[in-house]
Amino acid sequence: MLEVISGWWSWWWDASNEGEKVIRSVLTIVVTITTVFCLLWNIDKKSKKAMAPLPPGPKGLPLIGYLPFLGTFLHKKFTELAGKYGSIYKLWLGNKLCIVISSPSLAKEVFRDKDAIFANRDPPIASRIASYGGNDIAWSSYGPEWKKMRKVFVREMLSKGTLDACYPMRKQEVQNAIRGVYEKAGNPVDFGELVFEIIANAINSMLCGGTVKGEKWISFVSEFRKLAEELMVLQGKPNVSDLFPVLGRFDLQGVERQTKRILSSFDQVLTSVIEQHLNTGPNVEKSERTKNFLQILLDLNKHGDAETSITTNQLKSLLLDIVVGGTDTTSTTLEWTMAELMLHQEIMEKVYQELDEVVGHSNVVEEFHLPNLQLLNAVMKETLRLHPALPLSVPHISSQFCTLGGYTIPKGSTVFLNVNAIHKDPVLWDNALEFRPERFLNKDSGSFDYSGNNFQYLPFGSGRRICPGVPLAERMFMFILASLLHSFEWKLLNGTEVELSDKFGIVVKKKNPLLLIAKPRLSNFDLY
Ligand code: HEM
Repeated sequence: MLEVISGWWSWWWDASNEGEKVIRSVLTIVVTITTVFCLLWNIDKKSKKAMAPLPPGPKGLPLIGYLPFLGTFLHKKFTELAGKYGSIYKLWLGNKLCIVISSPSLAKEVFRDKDAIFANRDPPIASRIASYGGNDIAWSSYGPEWKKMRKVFVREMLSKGTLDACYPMRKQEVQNAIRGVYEKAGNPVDFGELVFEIIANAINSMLCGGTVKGEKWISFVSEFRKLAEELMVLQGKPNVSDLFPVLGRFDLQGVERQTKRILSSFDQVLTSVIEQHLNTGPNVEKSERTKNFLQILLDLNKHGDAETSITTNQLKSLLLDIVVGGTDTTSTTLEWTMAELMLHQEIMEKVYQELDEVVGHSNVVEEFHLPNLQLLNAVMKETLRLHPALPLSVPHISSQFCTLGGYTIPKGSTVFLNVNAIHKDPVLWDNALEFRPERFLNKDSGSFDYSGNNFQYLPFGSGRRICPGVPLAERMFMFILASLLHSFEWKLLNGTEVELSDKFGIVVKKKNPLLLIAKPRLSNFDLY
């Protein structure tokens, strides 16, 4: 065949002199290159035609995109835009392409069908610094180190055995708080502050297991709380350096500087707690020592095998994940719940009735009562539906080019799950904006658990990155609320009323404090 083709073209190379040969060679090269170029251009045009488009979305300004139009309530703006552009849309924030999804079917596509593609994170600068360079669970890239730490977290620290063993510490903190409220009965209580304090104390107690005591312990707790709160604010703040990485080195808003300062204070506290623990550790019974998270992590740091050993930075950032990830989320949810119960006294009455039946007036609440408090459980679920602590979850990143809902999603896009919109969609929920815990009590409500399999209800996310703190969050929430309600009758401070406005941050909190008066309701004062 080649012989036949070269035979046809033999006349072309049959030039009479050298000059003609050169001209014919140059012509051959030019014609070949042009032909190849035209062919490739045609193929590219055709493949572009075949490629799905990017999702629709609002137009922004050159360079900065939609940034100036976002306002301060990101979750509300995102829900409003979903009304206009549908359940999947895009917007540019600086040079970041953001995709917002707001339907159960798209959530399923992201978190089940294409879970591995969307399991990555792109931490903002503040979070990268605060997690010792992405060394924790929440901000590390999807890969072997993340898998290892998650395994340690779920199997070692938050296993049923460890959580059962830590129960006396949680109980002690709740009892201390109840005694404090009892002693100041009649004085106004800032409910949000009260529950934040209980959770911070309980978490810190579970972390160090009481090896740090006295004055040192008190200053440690208050220092930790202050730093954790500051860190939350910095992580929620839009940072120009994140949206325009070329400007990163100027740190125009000082976020990097401030986060480094906080991390260094945190690090001093953590280092001193670890040293204190190592010094007192040998005097504490081994059975006692294995009950706290820090001891579990120190054991893995020193003696872990290839599958479980962790570095000192990973140890510290895991501790921060529990403190920062667990405190604000759970206490904020408790405050919203109490606000809704104060507004719905008929439901509050039923909750009291349930507590009296299950716990009785001559006992204190114990964790073994919790599975029988079904109405209270439904109240918690309804609060997480109407006031999800993370209404936009934690953003995921696409680690490769793919399609979603028929649209093209380029590699590196930031994907927001609009939990807020899904939880309030009137097509999915009857009387979607009303607080009706009974919706979680009917026969189908079993499917509304936190496993992330019901894509209509995702307060803890779904897929590989689903919140690993659920078992602790659920226990603390139920135990604290049941204990505070069982011990006291709560009334609004005279002259105040309940309102439900919120303020946006990485965790969406109640804007105004909920000020209440507690009146003891148990006749046996020894129970306080
Ligand atoms: C009411 C309480 C809580 C809520 C509503 C909540 C919600 C969430 C959500 C929505 C995510 C993101 C899931 C995703 O990316 O798809 C998350 C992640 C996470 N949460 Fe929670 N959380 C709560 C309590 C806790 C507690 C108590 C802890 C620790 C003990 C915790 C530790 C974490 C960690 C480490 C991650 C990152 C997981 C990963 O990236 O693999 N959370 N949480």
